[in-house]
Amino acid sequence: MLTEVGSRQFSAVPVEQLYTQLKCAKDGLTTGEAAERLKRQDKLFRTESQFKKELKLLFRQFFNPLVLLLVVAVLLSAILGESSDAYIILFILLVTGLLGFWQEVNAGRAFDRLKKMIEMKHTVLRNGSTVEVATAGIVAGDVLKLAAGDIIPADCRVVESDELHVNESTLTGESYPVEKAPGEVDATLPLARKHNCLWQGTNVVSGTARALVVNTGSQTLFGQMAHSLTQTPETAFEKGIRRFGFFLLRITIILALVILIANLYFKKPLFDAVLFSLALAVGMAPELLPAIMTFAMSAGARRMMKKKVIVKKLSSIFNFGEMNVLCTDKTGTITEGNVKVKDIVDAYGIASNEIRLYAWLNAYLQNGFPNPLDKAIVSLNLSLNGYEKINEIPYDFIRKRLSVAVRNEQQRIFITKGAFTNVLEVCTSVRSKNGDTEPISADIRDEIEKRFIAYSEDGCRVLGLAVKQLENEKINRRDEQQMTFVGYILLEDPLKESAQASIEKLEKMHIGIKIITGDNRYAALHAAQKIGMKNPVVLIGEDLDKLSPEALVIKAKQTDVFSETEPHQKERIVKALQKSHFTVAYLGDGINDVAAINAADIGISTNNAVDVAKEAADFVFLEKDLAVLAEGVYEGRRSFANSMKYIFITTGATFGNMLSVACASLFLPFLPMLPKQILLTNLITDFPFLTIAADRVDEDQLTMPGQWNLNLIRNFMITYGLHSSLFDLATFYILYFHFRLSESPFQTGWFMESVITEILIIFIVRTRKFILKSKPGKLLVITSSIAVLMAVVLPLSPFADILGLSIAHTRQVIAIILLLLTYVITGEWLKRWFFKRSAQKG
Ligand SMILES: Nc1ncnc2c1ncn2[C@@H]1O[C@H](COP(=O)(O)OP(=O)(O)OP(=O)(O)O)[C@@H](O)[C@H]1O
Ligand SMILES: [Mg+2]
Repeated sequence: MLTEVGSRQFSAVPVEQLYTQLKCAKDGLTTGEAAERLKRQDKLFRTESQFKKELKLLFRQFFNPLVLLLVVAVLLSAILGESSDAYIILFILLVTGLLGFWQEVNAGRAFDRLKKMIEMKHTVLRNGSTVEVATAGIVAGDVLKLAAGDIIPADCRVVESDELHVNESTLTGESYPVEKAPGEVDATLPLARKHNCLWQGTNVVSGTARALVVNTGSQTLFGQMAHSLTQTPETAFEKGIRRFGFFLLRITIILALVILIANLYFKKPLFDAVLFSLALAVGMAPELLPAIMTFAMSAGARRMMKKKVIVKKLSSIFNFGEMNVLCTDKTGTITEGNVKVKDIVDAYGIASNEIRLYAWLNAYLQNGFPNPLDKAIVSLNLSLNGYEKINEIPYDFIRKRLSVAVRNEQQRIFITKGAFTNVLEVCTSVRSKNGDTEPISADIRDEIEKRFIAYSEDGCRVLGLAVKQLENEKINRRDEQQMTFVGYILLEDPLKESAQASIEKLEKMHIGIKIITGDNRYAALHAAQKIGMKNPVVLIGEDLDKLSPEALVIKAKQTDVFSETEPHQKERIVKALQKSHFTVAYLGDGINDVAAINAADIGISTNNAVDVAKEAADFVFLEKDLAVLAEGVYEGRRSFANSMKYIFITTGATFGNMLSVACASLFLPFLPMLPKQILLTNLITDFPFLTIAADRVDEDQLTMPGQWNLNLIRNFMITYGLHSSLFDLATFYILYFHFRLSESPFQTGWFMESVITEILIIFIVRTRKFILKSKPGKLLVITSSIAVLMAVVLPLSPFADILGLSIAHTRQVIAIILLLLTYVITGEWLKRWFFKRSAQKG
């Protein structure tokens, strides 16, 4: 079915023949047929089922080279004799792997549910009526109804169109919209000239159409290219984590090898030595890192969801926490976005029914993308009065005008409305008080402009309105000249009451605000002042274009309000701010915001935005509200802070512990810990480690943007590694030289010390305050208590024997408790010293 038509040749096939080939009809497929095709399509494209995806995830847990090596070694040792140990080791590895798997699956499922909420929907004919279908549900033979702002979900043929203009820049790089219409086009022509085809991934700029779906999924032009394009760039945090993981892994492998060679040199039994160094390597490797990151991010995503923010790409949560400048549009964010017509007046400010009708005809008959301004005018509910539409010139963000040509029995009129300045600039005359047309003199122009400024400063959104008589019915952009200025459309869009409070909140979180709008300077300035910006600096689009890129970097930093901007200028502003090392968020919902959303570090859109904006964004707000944004930033910072805790802990305590065990093995006549005990330590501490992702975070860590700082981590690792090793040495000394313990009690002592210090360090490092002054998360307290309890109880339990654990006397336990107490006190002191010093260094 899908291949019959041929991937790109369908432009020359007559539409009727396409219908036959695709076995479908003008009014679409039936629901049953569509379901049938979807099944076949999924098979053909090998769409991965949920089960398969999760199975893969399960395998990945065990496909860690270190774990595999260990399994091989264990199996070998079992064959050669020591089978009971082998079972225990395999069991511990299995549980550890399942734990990671369970975490990742849960996180993944929750994330998928969230993504479903903001899934893109397309209007499709099924059983002859229109239904909304998600992109993945579109099949060949479907008939689509398209409107401005829609993303085209498949490769299609246009079967009906009305002024359809499509942006194909994703495919051709050409950003000027191309007109599309039904017909047949030679198959050998280049892509850009196939005016009867629509390609997946491009989007409708204006007009409407019906289109027949020919190719879907990986068979589309875009699908074939996409294989090489799907790699999204890593965020700074992801990159940091990945490098850090490799760094730890390298150290681990080198250490394990050194230990192995040294142990062999000291003539320890071969298998013991191999198992010991492999268990150490497994213990040291930050194997939970991916699980913790995913968990921290998805926990963040779930909490954000409660605050009406949907995360489209999990890893961008950390970016969210790092944001320090927010660029936002005006409509719907600063204002209610609920535009209403306040009045429609002539050039002298007097209400007029004739001009009211012109404004309404223009808004009612236009066919471009839905927008709040036209919606407001349409709701005046006037009647056509015998007028009918001839044609239109759709709105675009450069002209900032929209023209519609109409006719009735007596006349043909060309009606233009748009941003005031852009309308006045195409007018040479004005409708005078007695209804005549007179040329615009300098005085009159002055008066018209003054009135416009007065309306704007009063908080109105002002559009200009102009008309002219048409000689014939052929119209184009060049007709927008020598027009007659007839009046103003006054719209009101009240400021949001919550805007000021939200902006103050964001400022407290050290996030700067910049308003970027296409509206005029007076209205923008008015809004900025109303929401509490003091002496805002305003830059208009025209002046911005005169600045060199270097000058803009400086100017953008100082400017609070950018007005009268065009889409590419919005993008330039974002890029200029990034050059000053800001992490920039951009919030917008229009086609004209897409370039800026893409350029920003954090692209934000809203659920009722046009498809293209939603698609470009990393975050989608269910409600367009700055208060929501502040909450989202908190969650981002929280996820970041919790991930950092885990990194501090694995690098500090875990690593230090394993390192000293390794060193001790060189000086002891027996192993300081058995391989199974090392893995057990690892497993017991994994439970509390995993709950760190959901831990509470101190308020003072949330007021500043988080930043990935490898230096800080490295210094921390050295400081706490040394601290930890010092206590290990003390343990070593007391257990071996003071108490002269034999193998099993010695190992037990060290096992207890290792588990409990790793738990204690969590509580020290999780806050920068005094340990008892910050309340930890409930789950963390519970899992940590269980871990400590296990460390104490296991040596006394029936499992003690198979785990090789035993306690020699109570003095041994008391000594360890004293040791742990000093560990906490010095650890606290060290923390204070460390963060104070790193703060001083900046
Ligand atoms: N449908 C329309 N008809 C006529 N004029 C329009 C229309 N839409 C917008 N304009 C004019 O163009 C100006 C810029 O609008 P645009 O939509 O480009 O702004 P924006 O950057 O999206 O601003 P915002 O901050 O309000 O989202 C508007 O202030 C208005 O004067
Ligand atoms: Mg907008």
